Amino acid sequence: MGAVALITTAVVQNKPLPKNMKYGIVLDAGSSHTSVYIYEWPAEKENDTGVVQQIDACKVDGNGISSYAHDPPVAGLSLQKCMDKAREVIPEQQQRETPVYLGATAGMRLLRLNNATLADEVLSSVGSTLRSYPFEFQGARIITGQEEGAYGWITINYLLGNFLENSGWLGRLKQSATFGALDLGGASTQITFVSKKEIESQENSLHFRLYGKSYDVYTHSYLCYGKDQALRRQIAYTIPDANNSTILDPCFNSGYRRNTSTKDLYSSPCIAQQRISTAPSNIEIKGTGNYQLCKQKVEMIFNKTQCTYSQCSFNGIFQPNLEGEFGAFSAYYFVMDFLKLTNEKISLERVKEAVKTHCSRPWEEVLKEFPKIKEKYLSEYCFSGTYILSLLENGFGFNSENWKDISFLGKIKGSDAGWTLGYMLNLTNMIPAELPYSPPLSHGSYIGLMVFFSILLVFIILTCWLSLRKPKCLQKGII
Ligand SMILES: O=c1[nH]cnc2c1ncn2[C@@H]1O[C@H](COP(=O)(O)OP(=O)(O)O)[C@@H](O)[C@H]1O
Repeated sequence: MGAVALITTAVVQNKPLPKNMKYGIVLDAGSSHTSVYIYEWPAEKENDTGVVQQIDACKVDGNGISSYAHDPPVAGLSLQKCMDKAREVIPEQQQRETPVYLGATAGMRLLRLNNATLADEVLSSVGSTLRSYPFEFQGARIITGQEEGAYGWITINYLLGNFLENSGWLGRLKQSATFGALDLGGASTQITFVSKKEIESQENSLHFRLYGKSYDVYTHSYLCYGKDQALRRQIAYTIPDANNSTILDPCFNSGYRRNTSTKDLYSSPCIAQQRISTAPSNIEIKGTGNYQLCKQKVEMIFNKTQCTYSQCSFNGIFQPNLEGEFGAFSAYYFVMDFLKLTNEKISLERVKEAVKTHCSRPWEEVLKEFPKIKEKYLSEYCFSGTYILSLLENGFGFNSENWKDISFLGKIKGSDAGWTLGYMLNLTNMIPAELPYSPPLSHGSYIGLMVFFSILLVFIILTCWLSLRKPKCLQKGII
């Protein structure tokens, strides 16, 4: 039985798993791109004491899975490049035994909200491409925000070795030491951590039993709070102030210009409440590069006024006190890595200073220094850095004290931090609920101990026998 008790979406198509699996492939269909991850099983599968490792990864060119909706042949071709690579990496005799899973995240959750039929068509179109490969295709589906949070938490703690460490007799006595997971995508963001405090809202509560230890986990996925959707919302707030279709935006470096179609901007369900009918069809964004003003605008998307629980993060969502250490990955890592802020010793105040300095740099200077970085990413680092700070501080409640508890993680032991590994471990039943039985001593030590105790016993018997005979000898001597 799968160990992830509350995640009920085991094998997508109820297909039995291949018997001699040695490899597994997971496709992460995110909002901005799709990635293909190839994993290899440890040699000792039954014991499950080895770690499943990522042996390769490939980013599909293009604009995410929803591009299948506009141009299936072109989208199919770019996916094929990564799947062809998987065929090269996995030995031919293992390919039929290799399960392939596709999980689509928040970008597809949004598309489904807009047009459920189109979302289904996209999944079946991707499914047809994947079925044309010799692997064992297990299905394509949109995973829930709760799953995305939970699988991300499982991935990082599995790779960090925390579950096994907690499963020994000493680990079971201690408070469980796990890392909380902070995942920032393009369309949604997830926060997941073990909480000692009661989780007041059922939908945020998960219970896991992994390697013989129970975990009560808090999780929440905020749809529309991924960094691309947050940027859209931030821009949409300024549209009513547009002057001749031009808006001044403090979240872009000064000198930066971008043209945006309002039809495209408003097409997202995340902007539903900010649409205005009088908006010009095209707007020109002009950066002014001001961290403080950018922060003020970004904070507008966090509603801190309503809370029906004892405490909330924002938008009336329950969140218990932050506990323990956290691993922040995906876009958290991409952005903080670019800004050179991943070192744990850098204080929150210094991080703010660094983001402020970056925002104040003229665009021309930034462009000259980083000519090889994609312009879309480069132009958005001021916004992204500011957003990350607001989300962590204003949204989730991190502060100068517990900032040191956040580690920005790209890869852990060679595998990317993200939800995909946890998803595959669950669907292939690779994490047992109970610790596999392992005898306390090896066979050799057992035999050795038996021999030792037998010799000891013979020695004790001999000593007793000799000491009982002694008085008689002495008596003889006296006579
Ligand atoms: O190298 C990079 N630098 C900056 N941002 C990046 C880089 N690579 C990906 N991103 C961004 O990270 C975010 C995560 O993308 P993803 O497609 O996984 O989102 P999703 O899982 O929410 O759908 C997106 O905003 C994407 O644009």
